[in-house]
Amino acid sequence: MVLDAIIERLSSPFIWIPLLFACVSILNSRITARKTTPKGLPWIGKSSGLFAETRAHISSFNNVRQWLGEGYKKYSQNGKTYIFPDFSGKPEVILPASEMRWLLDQPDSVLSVSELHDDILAGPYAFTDAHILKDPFHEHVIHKSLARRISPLIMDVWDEVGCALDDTWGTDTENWKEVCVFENMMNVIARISNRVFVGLPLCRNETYLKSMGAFAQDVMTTTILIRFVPKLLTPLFGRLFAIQNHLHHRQGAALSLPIIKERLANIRRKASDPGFLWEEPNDYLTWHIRLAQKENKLEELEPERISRRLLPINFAAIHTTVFTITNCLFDLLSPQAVKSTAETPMDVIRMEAQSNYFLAGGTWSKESLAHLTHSDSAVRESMRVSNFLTRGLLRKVVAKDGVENKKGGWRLPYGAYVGVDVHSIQHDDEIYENAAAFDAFRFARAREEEYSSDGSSTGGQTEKKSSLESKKLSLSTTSGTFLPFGHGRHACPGRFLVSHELKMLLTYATMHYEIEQLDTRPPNTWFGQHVIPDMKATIRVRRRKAEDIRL
Ligand code: HEM
Repeated sequence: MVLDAIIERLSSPFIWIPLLFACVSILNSRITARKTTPKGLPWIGKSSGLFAETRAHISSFNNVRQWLGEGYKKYSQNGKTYIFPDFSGKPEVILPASEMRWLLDQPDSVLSVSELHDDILAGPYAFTDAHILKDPFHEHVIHKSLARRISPLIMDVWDEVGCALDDTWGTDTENWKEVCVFENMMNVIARISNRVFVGLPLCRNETYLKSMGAFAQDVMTTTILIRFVPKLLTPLFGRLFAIQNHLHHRQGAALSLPIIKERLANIRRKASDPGFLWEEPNDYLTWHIRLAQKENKLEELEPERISRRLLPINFAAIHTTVFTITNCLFDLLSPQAVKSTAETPMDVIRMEAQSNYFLAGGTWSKESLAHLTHSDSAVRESMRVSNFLTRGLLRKVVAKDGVENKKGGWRLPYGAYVGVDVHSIQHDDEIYENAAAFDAFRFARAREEEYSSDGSSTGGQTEKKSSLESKKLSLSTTSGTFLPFGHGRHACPGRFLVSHELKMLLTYATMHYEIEQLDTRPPNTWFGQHVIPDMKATIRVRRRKAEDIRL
């Protein structure tokens, strides 16, 4: 009787289709993962018995924090490589810090970051055109242009920071306003980033900004869903899952395409008619067109293609920066922050901002922003201690025969994922004193000590050297012990914008607003391999009176 009932249930297509799908998915992920898992390396979190690897992958979701700690102590600190399971069924090979140089020295034809992005971000589907991530020309544009062209944009970024905060935090000097930090920063950062990508007025268009934010969300959803689909069925399901992505792209492109077409026409006209009175805007669109022309990349001059390139740069820029500033505000306003001065960290940032801003005549430049060593340190320290990515420098092995590490005595097969444990390195007490604590001015103090101990003695050459040493601890400088932007030739090229925009954001906020200290820091949540700040937590702000802004 019971058997009959079970058979009857299973014969319903609503039961057997999903069941079959789930079985094929698990089998598929096991077969493909096994091919790319190196043999002979130890695992963390894997017990013995039936389906040990599969069980490790599934339970990794809730155990990332604990297993990273164990793996770091047992293997990384002893110079050993090990395998970390992942919920997707695709394990990652975690190298010790001593092998980081080996990883960074491998050419892109052996360890590839773009192939990894194409894989984990469902490149063939999620970005609306398979070409976008396969050939990341937008990354090439950002690498080539952003650091060089950012200085003349500093006052535009300052203008956008000010307008975005005035619009959303308000200008009422009497009453406090409660602001949900994550939601607010999603709007503010999208505006600032797009001031640099597409300029005014599009960077303030709510429909355009919403389409970019929604698209980024779609990419995350598509990426998660596609991991559970057997390879054979991905062309079908990939397209289905990405329907929303296409809709959001169309919504954004309806607004960006006229601007792109006009820009192309103006650039071409200026080239043939030097007397044409038109000043070329300094933004991503111009950098893209100019580089495509220079390198004769005709397909990159198609307006439709350019509109699609705006998708991955918004994706790369917005959530990353929003998580960073959300964490930074929570860290700075937290009573748990290490107190190294009589004032609160926010007071120190405000005083530094005011003196440098007014000393420079009410303006910012690359040079005057470089003097904001305390806000620079606060953002860097928050990125160190409140990192949202736990693993970094992730690469995919793309050499057909795999890659060998002679020193370690192991070989990674084609398709394996390899990286380092950023979280544990940045929380290691042997590298950072009292590493678990947020000490806002840790790097500012270190820079001051460096400068006074070297620079004061002899001057001249030594002073030059100590200034360079000091820059090594600045927000945009990556190292083997500071990895939130990656490291090496693929280190995030957007960090030069991030460094300016977040310092100006803290500066504008503290100069123009009182911001209430928090009773307790809103806790971050470990979600698989990510550490997410509280997306609902609020702060209270009140506009300062005009006479308080300039003391
Ligand atoms: C706080 C904000 C940001 C964080 C934490 C961040 C972090 C990262 C990380 C970890 C990587 C990978 C590096 C590696 O694998 O070695 C990366 C790559 C990249 N980021 Fe960012 N990023 C941020 C903001 C931005 C912004 C604003 C832009 C654009 C203006 C941007 C553009 C890129 C690009 C194009 C790459 C690919 C570089 C390559 O593969 O050569 N990022 N970022």
